[in-house]
Amino acid sequence: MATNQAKQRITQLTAELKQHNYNYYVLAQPTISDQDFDFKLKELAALEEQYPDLADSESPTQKVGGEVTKEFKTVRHRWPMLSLGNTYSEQELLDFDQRVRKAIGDNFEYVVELKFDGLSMSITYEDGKLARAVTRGNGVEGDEVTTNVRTIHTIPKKLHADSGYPDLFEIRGEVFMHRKAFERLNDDRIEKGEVAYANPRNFASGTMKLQDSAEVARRPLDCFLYALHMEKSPFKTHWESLQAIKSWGFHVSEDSRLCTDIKQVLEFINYWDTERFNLSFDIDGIVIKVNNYGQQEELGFTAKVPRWAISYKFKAERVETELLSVDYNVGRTGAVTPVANLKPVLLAGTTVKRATLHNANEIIRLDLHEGDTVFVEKGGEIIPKIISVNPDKRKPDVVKVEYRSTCPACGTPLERKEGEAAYYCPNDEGCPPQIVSKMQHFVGRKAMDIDGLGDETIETLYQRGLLNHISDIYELHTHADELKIMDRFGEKSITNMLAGIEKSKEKPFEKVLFGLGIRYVGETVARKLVAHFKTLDRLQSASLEELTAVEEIGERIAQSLVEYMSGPVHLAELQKLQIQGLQFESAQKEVVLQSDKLAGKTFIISGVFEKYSREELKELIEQNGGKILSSISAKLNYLVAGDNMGPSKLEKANKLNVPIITDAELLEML
Ligand SMILES: NC(=O)c1ccc[n+]([C@@H]2O[C@H](COP(=O)([O-])OP(=O)(O)OC[C@H]3O[C@@H](n4cnc5c(N)ncnc54)[C@H](O)[C@@H]3O)[C@@H](O)[C@H]2O)c1
Ligand SMILES: [Zn+2]
Repeated sequence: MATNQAKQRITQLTAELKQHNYNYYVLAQPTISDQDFDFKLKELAALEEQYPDLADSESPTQKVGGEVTKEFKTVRHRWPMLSLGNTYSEQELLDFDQRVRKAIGDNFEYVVELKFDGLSMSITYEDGKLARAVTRGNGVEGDEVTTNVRTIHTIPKKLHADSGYPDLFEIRGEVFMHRKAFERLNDDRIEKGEVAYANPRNFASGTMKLQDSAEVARRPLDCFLYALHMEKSPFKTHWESLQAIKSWGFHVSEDSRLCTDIKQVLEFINYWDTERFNLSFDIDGIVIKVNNYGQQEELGFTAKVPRWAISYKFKAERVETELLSVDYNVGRTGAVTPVANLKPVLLAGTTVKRATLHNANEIIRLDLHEGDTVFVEKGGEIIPKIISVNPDKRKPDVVKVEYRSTCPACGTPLERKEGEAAYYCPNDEGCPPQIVSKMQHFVGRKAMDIDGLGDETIETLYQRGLLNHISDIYELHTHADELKIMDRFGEKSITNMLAGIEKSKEKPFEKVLFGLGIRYVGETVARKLVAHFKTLDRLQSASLEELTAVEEIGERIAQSLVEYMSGPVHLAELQKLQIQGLQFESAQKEVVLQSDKLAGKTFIISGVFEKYSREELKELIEQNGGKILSSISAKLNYLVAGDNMGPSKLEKANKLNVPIITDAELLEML
């Protein structure tokens, strides 16, 4: 490669990698796979080695990739938080072993550990109490996220007095989210129309950056601890430290091992290469560390990584196969999702026949043509994904895949809202898959949870013409005779189903509201709306402004509600459901004005309180004539602050000189 060509490539790779670091560390929304990132970084490192004059000290090869943010307090690390060198090949691991042997001789051990795929955290304990938690940031300085870390149950706030911990130490580990929790919470996000995270790591990382610790607490995170730092450590080896921190009450993985040579290390790697799929969380590799602290010191560090450790990363499995066709699924909200049908191919232990294409933009990004040969990957994501097209295998004169313009189920022309990637079928009252999945959603576990009425039964009853609307479910008892002569129903299952339907009439208003399947109204939003408006009547007559004044209700949700509530079909349906006896009023009591002691005063409640829920405090304020605002402004009279309040809120309140009071002080005002 000519020098000017090399220079161009170095500049290009540097810019690209910097952007990817930003997407990954700051936004928690990477756009390329880790493997692609690592290969680009290796290419850059090789070029810099070949052309040392062109190497820049600010290059991504020389620095830890993260950044500190403006939202949190910046804290300098007492010991730098470095990255790890990585490799995808056994040969490079053997090379690493040789380098170590050259430096410290043959007498040493390795500790091998799982490489947890989350974000690293440094936590300081003073006198047995959690004093401070800081992210890795740029390696030298990080963000202080103590209040967020305090919400993680497996991280002790206070250590057992007799466990023998030192007065001052720093402990490091990886914060992550279990796969199950990820799937559940991510589904909620998709339902609410929020941006979904691609994998648990991104979700955990995005969560740690939130200002609202109460929201962090709602997202279950976990943490494995894997390193101890202190002045004058009483321990001689990393292994001893691991046993000690375990005995102090920290969550330490049981899967670490002590190895006497690289052969044992390779055995450990081979074992986890397949066994990792049976863990409840994601790992992206194995970390290999020289055990003895004295030997670690001898080996030392580069600016970016320790020389006494390396990570072996598992390859994301990638295969090539043929695109057979593109199908379109119509979801409950009418969103039309393209799905690729593939020539069946074996990938990460399962046969893959389909891959998600997300939306129309993705088809354009891939420049997909009929009969293309595509690369499919199953990385951290659960559903396989088409990474790219193999351009060398494109057949001549093939036709571009065009996103369809009409609904595959009912033929209605599709619509796209401004600023949204998805196309929708607007025919929500007449489009079969929308009708069926709306009813399936309504009877589902998280909504009305109706016993004896499952997805398949709904589908069958829809086809028989017995169910078209949610309200038809409550008329099924008038069709008992017809049901009896259908071959798939026994007497007993009909009785069960009808009893389950009857019983569901007791379900609270928020479940009914969520069950209606109004776009962007997920479980939490439904709960918030019911707590605020109490009755359907009030919710129906609420204006856009009144809706957006409610905590967590944005423009988009409000707009969707107003639209829903103005549809004549929806109104008729709601009326029917009311007559049928479903709950459309909050079980909690109405705001009855008890005094006007807080008349004309405005409040915001933030954080968590020991004795009251935020809802209770809110009610109390409203009962005494006060008003709740949605955001801090100069107009605000009081900020009622509990524990774990977001630091940015606090800062804003201080800046605007808003008085900050406790719940006790609020009660005194009454
Ligand atoms: N896809 C993208 O756009 C993109 C962008 C930037 C970085 N990345 C990925 O991130 C990697 C770089 O991130 P990095 O600097 O955090 O390095 P890394 O994740 O490869 O390795 C270092 C980190 O491993 C973690 N770790 C997990 N288990 C550990 C254990 N048992 N012992 C010690 N550490 C453990 C620690 O957080 C440590 O900071 C890249 O190699 C790439 O794969 C991807
Ligand atoms: Zn349709």
